[in-house]
This record gives sequence, structure tokens and C-alpha cells, in this order.
Amino acid sequence: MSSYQDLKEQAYLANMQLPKLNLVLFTFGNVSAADQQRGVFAIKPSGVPYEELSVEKMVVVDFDGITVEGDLRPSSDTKTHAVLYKNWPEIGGIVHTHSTYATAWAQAQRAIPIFGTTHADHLTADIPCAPPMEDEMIKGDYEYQTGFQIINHFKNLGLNQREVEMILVGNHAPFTWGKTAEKAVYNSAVLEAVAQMALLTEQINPAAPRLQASLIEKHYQRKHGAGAYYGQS
Ligand SMILES: O=C(CO)[C@@H](O)[C@H](O)COP(=O)(O)O
Repeated sequence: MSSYQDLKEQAYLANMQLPKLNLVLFTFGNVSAADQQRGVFAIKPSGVPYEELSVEKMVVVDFDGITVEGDLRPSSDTKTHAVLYKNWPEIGGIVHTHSTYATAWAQAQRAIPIFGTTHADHLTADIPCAPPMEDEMIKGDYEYQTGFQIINHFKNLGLNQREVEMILVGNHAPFTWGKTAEKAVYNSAVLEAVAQMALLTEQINPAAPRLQASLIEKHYQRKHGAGAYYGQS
């Protein structure tokens, strides 16, 4: 039995949730589960349909994206996952999908405004959208650069990756994360639902206002305790 068996099982079970939640088609997307102490993560193999996945097929790589265990090629997004794990030691799971509504907002290069309490129940900030990659980043190591595009956008907005566990990458698609792969999958499903609600909200009323700051603050304090400072942009 692999010394990474538990990690591979976490990654496998999380990957199998994506088609169940209608977040992926065919071989789109990928999930990884990390062991921050050992500096490795297990990730879906590239191009393998979900119905053909197994625990054994999960590929284990280190935080430089180098394969540690596994015969199959790791996901093409492996370096993006690796950059995030290396720079954000609090996270233990990452999901990348091309879910329809979140990807539509990413292609439109727009952050998802906080229109209602459904959104505020999960995060009290607009869901950020990182700018599309510059040509020289695309011509370089695209997946590696995508990781830094995410990190730098969070720094520029002053966002905390423990508070906001999701992002859209302009002209690409969403990435979510969490302390576990299971939480990252949950965040991907929440993101897709909020993205659909926000699109419909703007279609029904193009002038729909954002949720009142007082209600955003109330949701923030529900999560962080009364009197907690609501400092989100
Ligand atoms: O973002 C992309 C393609 O744009 C990838 O996430 C694919 O959707 C899945 O690639 P593999 O994980 O199978 O390599």
C-alpha cells in the first residue's frame, strides 16, 4: 500500500464529487489534496475521464510539481496547485473547474458582486476575478504563472485567502481552495450557485444594488463573532 494512500483517497473522493455536482464535463477540471507537512499533494491524472478514475490513478507530486508517485501524467494545472500550496500553507485542498456560470463571469473578466445574503453566508466580499494573463506569461510557464496571478491579485485587493476561498481567472475559469479538498469542492459548488444567481439578478434588474453594508457586516460577525471588524473590500 502507498505511503500516500490516505491522501490519494481524499483526492479521489473529492474528484468524484465534481461530476455528481454537475461542475465538470468529460475530463474538465481537477481536484488535489495536500499534506503540507510532507510537502506533497495528490491530484487527478491529466485527461482521464472521471468514470475511469481510481485511488491508484491519483498522482502524488511535490510542491515544485515533480511527480513523487504515480505512472500517469498529473493534471495540466498541477503547477498552479503547487504554487498555491507553497505560498499558502493554510490550504489543504484545491479545485479547478470550468463550471458554466463561474466560467462565464471569468470570461467576462468581471468580479461577482455581493447581491444577497446567499453570497454573504459564504464570504463578505465580491468574488474576485484576476486579470487575464499577459502574453509573456502565456508564452512562459502558463500554469506556474496562473498561480502567481491568483496570489498577486489577492495581495493587490488586500484579500485574505482564509476568508475568501475562491477566485475567477480572467478568460479562463474558477479556482477554489480550503483546509481540505472536501471544503474546496463545497466552495466550488457554492461559487457556481452564486455565479448563476448573480447573472440572473443582473438580467432581471441591471441596476440591482449590492447587499447593504450593514447586512454584510452582520454576516461577517455571524462568522467571526459580534464586534468583529468587517474589513473586506
Ligand atoms: O483548464 C484546463 C483547460 O483549459 C484544464 O483544467 C482542463 O479542464 C483539465 O485538464 P487536466 O486536469 O485533465 O490536465
